[in-house]
Amino acid sequence: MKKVLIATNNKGKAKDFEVLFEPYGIQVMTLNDLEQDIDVEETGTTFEENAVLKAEEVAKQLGIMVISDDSGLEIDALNGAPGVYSARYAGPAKNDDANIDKVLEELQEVPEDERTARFRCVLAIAGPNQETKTFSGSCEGFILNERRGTNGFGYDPIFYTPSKQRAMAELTPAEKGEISHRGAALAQLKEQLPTLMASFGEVQ
Ligand SMILES: O=c1[nH]c(=O)c2ncn([C@@H]3O[C@H](COP(=O)(O)OP(=O)(O)OP(=O)(O)O)[C@@H](O)[C@H]3O)c2[nH]1
Ligand SMILES: [Mg+2]
Repeated sequence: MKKVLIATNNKGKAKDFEVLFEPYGIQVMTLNDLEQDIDVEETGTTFEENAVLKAEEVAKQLGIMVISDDSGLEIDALNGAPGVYSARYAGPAKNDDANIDKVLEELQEVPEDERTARFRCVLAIAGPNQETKTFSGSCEGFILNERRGTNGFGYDPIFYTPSKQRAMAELTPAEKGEISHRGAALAQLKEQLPTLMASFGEVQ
């Protein structure tokens, strides 16, 4: 089976990618499957910068082609926060539950029609002797007053998707893939998959 290495330590993202790559017969590996610990510092101020940083550093360390994902939630009433700091919004521990509590508290007084938000995702592909490419996708919705559903990860329980009329965490993984920022970014990249796959090689 063909394999692709996603340069992420986030198990929730890994699961999203497994579902998204399955129709192509591609098995997803992540940094969690490797023996060495790799954690790239995200010093960029945009999703694109961080995605490129992660992909290029991991590709360099392993000498293979990889895909990275930098993503996050932009809430209009918070002027785009948490944005690139979504994973660390409530502190460096990257606790999804604490991040949700912080957002709910900050939006306590904000009425329903002002709770608009979107997820953004930038995927970067980098490899040896190869120009790095990026692909982006977004998903519009709004922030609920309380958690709904147990699927997904991150802010999924408080992100309502008008197109499915449910919270993201109430969707099956396949339904999430149909409308998600990650699915949209991957759809851009998809056209190039056959050529890209030829150069991915085998991940050990
Ligand atoms: O409810 C959500 N559904 C999603 O589909 C989603 N995608 C991103 N996010 C949030 O944005 C952070 C990414 O930050 P991020 O790109 O730096 O990733 P990360 O630090 O978690 O892992 P890594 O890939 O860098 O190793 C994540 O932790 C989440 O808080 C999501 N929340
Ligand atoms: Mg990160």
